[in-house]
Amino acid sequence: MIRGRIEEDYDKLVSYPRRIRHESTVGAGLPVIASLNRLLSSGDPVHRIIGSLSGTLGYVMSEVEDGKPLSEVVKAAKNLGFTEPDPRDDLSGMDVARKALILARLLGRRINLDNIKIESLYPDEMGPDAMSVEEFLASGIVSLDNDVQERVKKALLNGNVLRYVCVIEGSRCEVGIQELPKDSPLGRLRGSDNVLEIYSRCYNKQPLVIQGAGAGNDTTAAGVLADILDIQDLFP
Ligand SMILES: NC(=O)C1=CN([C@@H]2O[C@H](COP(=O)(O)OP(=O)(O)OC[C@H]3O[C@@H](n4cnc5c(N)ncnc54)[C@H](OP(=O)(O)O)[C@@H]3O)[C@@H](O)[C@H]2O)C=CC1
Ligand SMILES: N[C@@H](CC=O)C(=O)O
Repeated sequence: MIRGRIEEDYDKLVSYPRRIRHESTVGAGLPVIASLNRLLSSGDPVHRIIGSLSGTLGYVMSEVEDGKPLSEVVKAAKNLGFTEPDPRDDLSGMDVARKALILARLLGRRINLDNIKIESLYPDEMGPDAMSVEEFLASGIVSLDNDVQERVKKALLNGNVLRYVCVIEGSRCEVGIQELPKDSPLGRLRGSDNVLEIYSRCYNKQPLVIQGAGAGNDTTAAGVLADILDIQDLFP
C-alpha cells in the first residue's frame, strides 16, 4: 500500500522533468539526466546504458592499474573529495547502484535497490557494523591490496583493464567489475572521469557518449547551481 503511494508520488514528481532537477545525483555536473530527459521526452526509447558512474572507482581502478596499492589510492580519493563521507559507500558499489537506480527509474523501470545485482569490493566483515571508517582506512582495507593487484595483473595479461561499470538493459540492472579492452572508451578512462554510453533508437549503432569529471566539489556544486539557474529561468 505504502509502496503504491510512493510510486504514485514518484510518477507525479518525474512527470515535471523541467521543474524537478537533480542533475548532480548522477555524474556530478555532467549533463546525464538532462540528456536522458531530452531523449525520452522527444520519444526516443533508450534500450541500453553502460557506464562508469563513480568518480572514486574510476580513479581507483586507473590508479591500481599503475601498480599503486588500493589502500593508498582510496585514501587519496577521499582527500581529493571524490568519495562519499564513508568510502565504503563507494567500494560496496552502493553509490553506483543508487545512480543506476535513478537512471533505470528514469527509463520507466519500476525497480528498487533489491533488484540490482551489486558487487562489493570488500567483505561483510569490514562493513560499517563491524568497524569504523577510521579503522577501515587504517587497517581493514590494507588486507585487500594483494587481491586487487592480482586481479589487475590477470586482466593486464589478457590485454585488458578492470573497470567498475553499471549495465542497464531490458530487465537487467547490475553494477560490478568487468574486464574490458584497454583500447575502449571505458578502458581509456583515467582519473575521476565518468563515461556513459546511451543506446537508443536514434543512437543505435554509435551510442551517445557523455564523458567528463564525475566527482569533486567544484563540478558537483556547478551541477547544483546550473539546476537552480535553469529553474529560475522558468519563473521570470
Ligand atoms: N563529492 C562529490 O563528488 C559528490 C557528492 N555528491 C553528494 O553530495 C552530498 C555531499 O557530499 P560531499 O560534499 O562530498 O560530502 P562531505 O562529507 O564533504 O560533506 C557533507 C556535509 O554534510 C554535512 N552533514 C552531514 N550530515 C548532516 C546532517 N544530518 N545535518 C546537517 N549537515 C550534515 C556535513 O557536516 P559535518 O562536516 O559537520 O559532518 C558536511 O559538511 C552526498 O550526498 C554525496 O553523495 C553527489 C555528487 C558528487
Ligand atoms: N562518491 C561519488 C561522488 C559523486 O557522486 C563518486 O565517487 O562518484
